[in-house]
Amino acid sequence: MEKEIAIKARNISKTFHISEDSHNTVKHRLFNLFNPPRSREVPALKSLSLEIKKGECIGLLGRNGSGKSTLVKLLAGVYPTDSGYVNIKGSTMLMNLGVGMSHELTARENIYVSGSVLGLKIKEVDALFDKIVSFAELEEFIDTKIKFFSSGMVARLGFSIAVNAGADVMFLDEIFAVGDAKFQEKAVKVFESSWIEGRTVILVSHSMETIRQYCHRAAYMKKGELKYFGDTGTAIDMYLADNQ
Ligand SMILES: Nc1ncnc2c1ncn2[C@@H]1O[C@H](COP(=O)(O)OP(=O)(O)OP(=O)(O)O)[C@@H](O)[C@H]1O
Repeated sequence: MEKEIAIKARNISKTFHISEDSHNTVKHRLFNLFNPPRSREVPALKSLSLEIKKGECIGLLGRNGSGKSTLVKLLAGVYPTDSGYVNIKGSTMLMNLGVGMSHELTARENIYVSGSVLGLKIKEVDALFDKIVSFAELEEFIDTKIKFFSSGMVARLGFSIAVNAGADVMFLDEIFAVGDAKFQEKAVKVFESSWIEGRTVILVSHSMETIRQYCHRAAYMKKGELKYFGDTGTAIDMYLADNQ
């Protein structure tokens, strides 16, 4: 039987408009009254279509600035698309360096907020709470605002919420790039556990080893375009050739 489609994107694109001058002082503004700030367009994602099946683990490869994070944010609904549409079956969660977490809230509060965003009831979060805290190894900091956390601690908290309260479709953006060796080992082990079964995972990583080991298929991006989507080894070879 054909597997159910978890993510379907058709002709999605995204262009950012960035202002090049910073007329942010009164003097600057006065001197440049008739000279509006110049803006530049960055076509971060050019018309892209893809389909991902339920239960697939997909690697997303490409050099810095090739559009990987933009694609993930469009698929996860963080940004609206300029064109096209995205269809997702099930609940989603984007996990990267603290996105979706409020830095003014404590770790405890963030666990409850993230849990409710994932559709969990307070009682369900109560039941998972200790597991989330101990997996993240943040027992001592649970009532500390996360603005005082290191980037590795924020990543540990986010990953622990993702693993323990996780959604059907998980976007994991560079989660292995932070955290110490012990955390990275723990994070990788999750991919070998039953956690992964039935979940759809999109993994953005510069670690070819991780992509090769855990991804069923991989997408290779270059300058905002999806150049290849298919066999993991082929996508890795294309990425490595691009880095020559
Ligand atoms: N919020 C934003 N505002 C303006 N430009 C942006 C924004 N986000 C991304 N860009 C631009 O879009 C392009 C693609 O960026 P993106 O972060 O998607 O690349 P990436 O492949 O994830 O890179 P990396 O490997 O460095 O994380 C880049 O040129 C970047 O400067």
